[in-house]
Amino acid sequence: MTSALLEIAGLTRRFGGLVAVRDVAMEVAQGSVHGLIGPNGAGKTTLLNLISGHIPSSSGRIAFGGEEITRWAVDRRARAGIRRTFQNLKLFRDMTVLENVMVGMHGETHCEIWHSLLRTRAQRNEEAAIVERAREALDFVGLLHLSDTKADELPYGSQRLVEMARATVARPKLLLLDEPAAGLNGAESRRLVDLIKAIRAGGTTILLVEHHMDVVMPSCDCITVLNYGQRLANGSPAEIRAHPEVIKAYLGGGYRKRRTTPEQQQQMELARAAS
Ligand SMILES: Nc1ncnc2c1ncn2[C@@H]1O[C@H](COP(=O)(O)OP(=O)(O)OP(=O)(O)O)[C@@H](O)[C@H]1O
Repeated sequence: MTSALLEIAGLTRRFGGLVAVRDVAMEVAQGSVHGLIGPNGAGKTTLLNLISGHIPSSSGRIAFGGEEITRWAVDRRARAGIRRTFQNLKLFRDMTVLENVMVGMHGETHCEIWHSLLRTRAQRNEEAAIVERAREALDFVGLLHLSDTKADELPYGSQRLVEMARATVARPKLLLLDEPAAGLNGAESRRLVDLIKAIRAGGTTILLVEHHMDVVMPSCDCITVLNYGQRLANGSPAEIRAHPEVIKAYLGGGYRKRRTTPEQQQQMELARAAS
């Protein structure tokens, strides 16, 4: 039996009178790709934000690798091995692709500030190692040849890959992906499925929030369905596809297969104009 890397119990998050996540229990098995699906507003991004530590919970408990992390800050969770991507791209537009990926090594450095000020050998070695790791991560997503290009000069689909390289460069234990297929075309989505499988093969467990079933179904070992902030179902892709309540609430046509937010649309148009 596989052990759980992430364990969530009784997790609730209120925004004023609205309960965005209500008493959710969930386990993500070590080494799995776990999908989190549900209609718009079901609480998926809120749950991801609670796991990454970007927002605090109202009540409940989160354990990672057997250790309670419910009150840990974002940086501490990142150092422990939880990394993420965002629904809307958060790249540094004026920095190169390589520099954007190097940012993902923040928190992994060991030299004290005086090493940087004096440009010691230790600091130069550490910087060289970070550049090498960033180049490896870019090679992994197929963008090494674009290392020196400014991030905002890339097409939108490639910018999403840069974000993926930045999230994986520190070799996280748990990778949280928030709608990575948003704005991608069919061929790019198929490559994304391969990439998700390759990241998992490298030893990273993945929690995937996604509306595109052509990405979710072939990638995931297990899927949890949220509806109105509550867990509606949990099971294998085949079980979820056949679940009557899930079909009624979501898969029966209530979801949009290809979906972009206005912000993603704007980012795509900017990328198109620049490339
Ligand atoms: N910061 C916030 N303040 C107030 N309400 C919020 C906040 N963040 C989310 N919500 C509300 O919580 C509910 C769940 O939102 P959330 O973004 O988690 O849903 P989602 O399942 O990710 O939706 P989508 O698929 O559209 O991205 C929604 O009703 C949303 O309006």
